[in-house]
Amino acid sequence: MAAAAGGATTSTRRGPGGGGRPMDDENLTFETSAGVEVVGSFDAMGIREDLLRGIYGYGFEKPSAIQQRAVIPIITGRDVIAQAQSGTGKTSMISLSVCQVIETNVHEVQALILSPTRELATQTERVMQAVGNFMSVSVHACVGGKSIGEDIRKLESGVHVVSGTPGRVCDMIKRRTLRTRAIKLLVLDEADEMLSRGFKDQIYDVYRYLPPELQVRL
Ligand SMILES: Nc1ncnc2c1ncn2[C@@H]1O[C@H](COP(=O)(O)OP(=O)(O)OP(=O)(O)O)[C@@H](O)[C@H]1O
Repeated sequence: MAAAAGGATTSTRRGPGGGGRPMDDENLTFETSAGVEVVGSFDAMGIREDLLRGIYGYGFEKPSAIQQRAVIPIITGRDVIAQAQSGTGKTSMISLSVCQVIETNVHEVQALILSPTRELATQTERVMQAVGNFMSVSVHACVGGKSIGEDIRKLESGVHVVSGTPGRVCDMIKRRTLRTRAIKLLVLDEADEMLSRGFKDQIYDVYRYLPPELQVRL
């Protein structure tokens, strides 16, 4: 794994809890690595047009503080650690950054997001489908407790992004149903929570199957 290059650290309070209202996080304290730019609008981030339409259509007008700092490093291919409290826009940040790096004409899994819970993995799938609505991004939540047959069918039909829990994702990779050769971005959402839930070995197992030139986002 390459060294983390861009980090954003903050202590925050919760956001408004709904898309459409600007997030009230202007007064937060941030620590960022040298060279991390703060970009105050989605327009200035170099985001593709069809994704921008999706972001504005979802009701976001302005990036939240963590989004202002972490989106550019992620979409420009740096390894990133971004840390902020719940409700500050991390899930949305992951969703829109992942959409930006996907080439929709390539019908292979290009980004893998691992989350500690089924709910979080499914929530990320939903946000990504919403912001990626105009760019035809195909996302699949690959989580325990759901039909394996349905996972196989969906993955074989060709998806761009998998948002899943480590156990089921690992299972799908070992069955060779989830093909990893085109994956360029790995996101470990709530990485600390995944480690404390004992997913370390499964995450490492997944990681071993990924291409060596992979970008990592925690
Ligand atoms: N730029 C934005 N403008 C307006 N609302 C936003 C923006 N980014 C996120 N939100 C909204 O703020 C709420 C919290 O965002 P999100 O779920 O991405 O944060 P989070 O840090 O992952 O929180 P949690 O840990 O609770 O899931 C959501 O309702 C989301 O739609």
